[in-house]
Amino acid sequence: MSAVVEVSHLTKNFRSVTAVDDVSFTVEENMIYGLLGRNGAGKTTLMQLLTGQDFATRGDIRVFGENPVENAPVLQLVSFIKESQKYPDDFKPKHVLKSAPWFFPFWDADFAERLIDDFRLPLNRRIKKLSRGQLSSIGVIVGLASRAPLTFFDEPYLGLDAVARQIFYDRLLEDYGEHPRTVILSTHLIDEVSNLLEHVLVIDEGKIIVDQDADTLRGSATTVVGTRTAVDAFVADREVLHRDYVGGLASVTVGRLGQAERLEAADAGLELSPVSLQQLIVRKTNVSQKEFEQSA
Ligand SMILES: Nc1ncnc2c1ncn2[C@@H]1O[C@H](COP(=O)(O)OP(=O)(O)OP(=O)(O)O)[C@@H](O)[C@H]1O
Repeated sequence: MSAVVEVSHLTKNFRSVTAVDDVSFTVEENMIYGLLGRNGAGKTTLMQLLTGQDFATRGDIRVFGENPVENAPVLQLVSFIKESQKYPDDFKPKHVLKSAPWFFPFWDADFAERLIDDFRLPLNRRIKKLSRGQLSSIGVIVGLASRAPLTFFDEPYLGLDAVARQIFYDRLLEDYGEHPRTVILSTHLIDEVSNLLEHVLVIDEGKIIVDQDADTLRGSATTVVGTRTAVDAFVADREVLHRDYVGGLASVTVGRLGQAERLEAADAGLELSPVSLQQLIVRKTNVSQKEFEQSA
């Protein structure tokens, strides 16, 4: 595997705010990455830096081995789809789709046509008259049909309904199977994309706090449920990610359990349940589920 993105000690300050704080990581080619984190964690800033749309305060970025800033040969290999994309006032979707091949050398017009049907995008309506979901679908179509070797989706589907989001996930997976490329997806709908992700980066207050293969991460925590006394005894010497107590019952999330520990839990009358990627990330970024869902 070779690295598509290499980031070393990257920092971005906006006056007194440190949006990205001494971050180092690599992104391997032909994998789907999730870039996850709470509001204001630094996801968009990081993507802007990686796509050469902003300057770093400190540190080094290599995209396909080169600095991306004002680097046309590198940037034509990159597609950055963001929720807040602006278009000229009189633009219609057909104008966006017509101009896309100028920017993306791997553009597939037939695939774009199929996606337009899938998303029922009206091509001849002014963009400023489109619904929020229709507006998002333009970005999703461009992001998919551009087939850029490195594609960033930053919360691409604000306003897209559940059917349209599922179409996005399905088409992304199908097309990725036939045309492997590197995708970095930022979203708050973690459970929805959980099966799509092969690697997870979690950013919190500008720092990368998780950089892990998604399967390893999924198996890295377990919730132990039972009577308070039995659960407390079982978790006594373990690192606890979260505790919930209701009356005499307890539900406690701990790290990975081996086979012997699972048997020990069963003998103690405890139930074990897997922790979803979303719950795990909530635990790691240390907020309540409710707060997280409200921020999504
Ligand atoms: N141009 C700017 N000037 C000042 N502060 C900024 C600027 N852009 C971002 N920030 C701050 O940097 C931090 C990171 O913002 P960023 O948009 O990268 O977060 P995010 O993870 O994408 O959040 P969200 O999930 O809400 O979109 C925030 O505290 C934000 O207020």
